[in-house]
Amino acid sequence: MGTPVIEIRGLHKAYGSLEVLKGVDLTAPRGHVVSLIGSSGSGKSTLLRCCNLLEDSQQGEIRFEGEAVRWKGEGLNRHPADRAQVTRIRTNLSMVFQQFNLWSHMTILQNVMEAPVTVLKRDPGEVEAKAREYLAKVGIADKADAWPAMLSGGQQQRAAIARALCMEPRALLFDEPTSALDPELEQEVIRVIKALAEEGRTMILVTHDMKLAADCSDHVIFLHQGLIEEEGPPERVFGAPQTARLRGFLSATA
Ligand SMILES: Nc1ncnc2c1ncn2[C@@H]1O[C@H](COP(=O)(O)OP(=O)(O)OP(=O)(O)O)[C@@H](O)[C@H]1O
Repeated sequence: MGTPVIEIRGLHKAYGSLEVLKGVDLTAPRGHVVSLIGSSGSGKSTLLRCCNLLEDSQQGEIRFEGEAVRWKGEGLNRHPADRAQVTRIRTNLSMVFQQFNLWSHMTILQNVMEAPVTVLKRDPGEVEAKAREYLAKVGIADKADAWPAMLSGGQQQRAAIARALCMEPRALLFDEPTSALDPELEQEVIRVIKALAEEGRTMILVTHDMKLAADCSDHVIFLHQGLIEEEGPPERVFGAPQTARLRGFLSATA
């Protein structure tokens, strides 16, 4: 299986006195899709944001491709010690947000090219060729010169996925990528995510869509109040849930 892209052990995270993660493990092996499910407030988005160090955590270890994040300080004062390491990790774990977060003053092509050119300092000509490839892959090659406001929500989210892909990251992190979309637009984004899963991309997916989690995950983690209540392959988590809490959650979301 090789070294996992992301490995987390015993992660604790609090916002002030509110403990949101209470000792969580997560392993994302290369080429696998890990989905995080659970009720609102269970800590799914927080765990995802801890993976790429968008959030600090107070205890526990995070490894990116085997390399442990180095920390300074303790408890609520614990922060990553090495900015260069944070940048390296963050640029290798591209995030797709619920609200797309496209730059409204840039065309779709400029949005997709921005970070590879300015952050990674890649050659603009090469980046443009890649950006057009990724826009074609998500089915919106014809929108390269459009402004974000001219696109539907589903098209904007596909542009955001093209932007994440153009960083050529080691893994993609999705934070409820379909939650802001109408049901018919949701499907076009789901198709893209499934195609990426079939290509063998490493992904971590926070989702309320149990069908999406069931269809494209290798591993599903059910979080409850900051702890892993149950985890396993999707066939077992969805087909034969072991705990009453997971059974209750699944019947409430069905
Ligand atoms: N920046 C913040 N400051 C304070 N509390 C926060 C912050 N972000 C999240 N929380 C709290 O942490 C808890 C977990 O939030 P989180 O967004 O991780 O849950 P979630 O499982 O992703 O929920 P949802 O499905 O509603 O997005 C919640 O109680 C939330 O109110």
